[in-house]
Amino acid sequence: MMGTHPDTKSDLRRRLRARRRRLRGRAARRAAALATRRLTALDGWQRARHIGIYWPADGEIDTRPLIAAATRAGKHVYLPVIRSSPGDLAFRRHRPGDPLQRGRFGLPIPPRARAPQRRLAGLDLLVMPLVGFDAAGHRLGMGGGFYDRTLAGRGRCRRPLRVGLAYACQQHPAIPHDRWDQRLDRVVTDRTVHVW
Ligand SMILES: Nc1nc2c(c(=O)[nH]1)N(C=O)[C@@H](CNc1ccc(C(=O)N[C@@H](CCC(=O)O)C(=O)O)cc1)CN2
Ligand SMILES: Nc1ncnc2c1ncn2[C@@H]1O[C@H](COP(=O)(O)OP(=O)(O)OP(=O)(O)O)[C@@H](O)[C@H]1O
Repeated sequence: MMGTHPDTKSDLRRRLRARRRRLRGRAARRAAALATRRLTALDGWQRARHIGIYWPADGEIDTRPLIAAATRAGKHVYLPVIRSSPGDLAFRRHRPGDPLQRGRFGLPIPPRARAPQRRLAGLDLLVMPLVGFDAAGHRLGMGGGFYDRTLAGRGRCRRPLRVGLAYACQQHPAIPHDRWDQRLDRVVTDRTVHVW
């Protein structure tokens, strides 16, 4: 609940989003290139054929080089699309150069008519944006609960591998977490790869 903890989620979200946005230009490109190299070196990346990746917004690490690399390697890339009911995400195929349209929150999404769609279980790897993360693998997102709802109820199902992509400066000592928060398998940053 708001105000009952020194670091409420909404307070942290504001601070960490501001920190993320502050990294720009050459520093952002350099960090993104380092993180991209680490991510594409993962076994889970190299084995994956169907990959969910976000389209960058609000200072998130630029994923366009990742999308290009996946496509060159013959992998299929899907972008998240919000399903207002039940409030989770579906994933629509995207290739570099394909047109995008504005979806909820003004985020670019592939138009429904031309893009094959997959559910979470049809992906081998899910690359998620983070507002923040901690050393225990807790993830702080934008606050819509969309990734949490999408990942909920899968129990011990290993598919897809859940990878957060973030700048190292998004790490926080302890991200407050709730019952419904879904843990990550990996966080890849410009500095390192965290494994759980
Ligand atoms: N690039 C990217 N795509 C993504 C996500 C994300 O975090 N990053 N999502 C991860 O969940 C989903 C969208 N989630 C979102 C959740 C909340 C807000 C939000 O509160 N936005 C505004 C205020 C609301 C508005 O504009 O109406 C804000 O920036 O404060 C935006 C997106 C799906 N696609
Ligand atoms: N499995 C679920 N079923 C129903 N509601 C859920 C579920 N998971 C999360 N929610 C709801 O989503 C809301 C936002 O959760 P939270 O603040 O943890 O978002 P977040 O993890 O930062 O966002 P996101 O997952 O979109 O990146 C909460 O109000 C929570 O009740």
